[in-house]
Amino acid sequence: MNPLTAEESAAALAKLPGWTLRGDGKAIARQFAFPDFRAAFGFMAQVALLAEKQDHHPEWSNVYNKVDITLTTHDAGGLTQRDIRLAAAINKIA
Ligand SMILES: C[C@H](O)[C@H](O)[C@H]1CNC2=NC(N)=NC(=O)C2=N1
Repeated sequence: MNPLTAEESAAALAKLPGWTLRGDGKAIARQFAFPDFRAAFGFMAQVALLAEKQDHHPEWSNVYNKVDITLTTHDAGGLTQRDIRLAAAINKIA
């Protein structure tokens, strides 16, 4: 899958509340905050299932109630429609 152009990335981002484009334009990121660790980890479990379903996997980290997610397509070396699709699905369950 080809990386998105800068214009395509901007258009996609406009429909993805909370996500920002990384400086190099090759990834998008968002931080999610929850009441506690249990809620954060429950969210991560749901995202893990989504990732397996879409065969597209996040770069992420967790500190107590916060989950930081970065999406990029390693195979393409940049941002693709696969990242946009996963981000939209993540927003739905957050
Ligand atoms: C073989 C497998 O389908 C690929 O390696 C998939 C798996 N998950 C992936 N996830 C992400 N974020 N980028 C990829 O390029 C990618 N490739």
